[in-house]
Amino acid sequence: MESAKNWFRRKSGGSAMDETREEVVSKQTKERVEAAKKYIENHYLQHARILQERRQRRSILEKRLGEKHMSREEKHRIVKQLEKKESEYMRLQRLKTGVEDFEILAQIGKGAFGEVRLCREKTSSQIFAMKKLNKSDMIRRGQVEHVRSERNLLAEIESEFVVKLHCSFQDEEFLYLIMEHLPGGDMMALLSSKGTLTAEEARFYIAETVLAIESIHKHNYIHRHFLQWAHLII
Ligand SMILES: Nc1ncnc2c1ncn2[C@@H]1O[C@H](COP(=O)(O)OP(=O)(O)OP(=O)(O)O)[C@@H](O)[C@H]1O
Repeated sequence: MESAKNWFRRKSGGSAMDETREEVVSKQTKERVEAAKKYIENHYLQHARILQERRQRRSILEKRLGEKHMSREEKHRIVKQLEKKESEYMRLQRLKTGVEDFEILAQIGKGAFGEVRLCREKTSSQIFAMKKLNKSDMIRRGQVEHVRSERNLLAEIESEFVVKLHCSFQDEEFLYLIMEHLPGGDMMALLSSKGTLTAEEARFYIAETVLAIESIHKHNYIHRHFLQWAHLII
């Protein structure tokens, strides 16, 4: 039986050009194989990292619960609650949501790594804020870990003082965080519209900020801007 290589050579007139073509084909194939290998490796590394982070979160929670005076049932209930949230998070990851599942309505803000947009989820018609972060920018500025922590924290935390994360996904260029939309604007907008806050208003916003920071500390995270303020105060 004629080999595929001979058949190809016969059909294409068989010449020195074939060798070059074969070389090109095999170079392309090698590159594809490399890319596929990298993809699979990354996939498993990421999976292992997610599992490790999940185990860490559980052991931190168990350690913290061990220090608390609570009934065994109450501790069990809290651990189960974490497990439920973790599974829900994995489920959202598996659903493979993409940017095409959202209709962009307007730009509402700009942060250090990208824009925040108002959007509507096409299936549910729910309104969210979409934070779109440029991945190569993050890598260049060494902020990958910061952004990963932000994403993990938002997914983990349940506090009325911290914005809720609906889901997150990425494409070749960007990382997307789909968050609950907070229509009240930020402190900057408040200060520029009001000029000066009354003592009572200032007390209110500072108290909310302290509660938000307290809730992230409970999850063993520290806010980098808070770290800067602390440096300024000290
Ligand atoms: N969930 C949200 N709902 C409504 N507006 C939001 C929401 N998240 C962000 N914004 C708006 O977008 C702006 C930019 O937000 P973003 O989180 O990107 O930047 P940041 O708060 O300056 O932090 P960073 O230093 O991480 O860039 C905010 O100041 C706010 O006005």
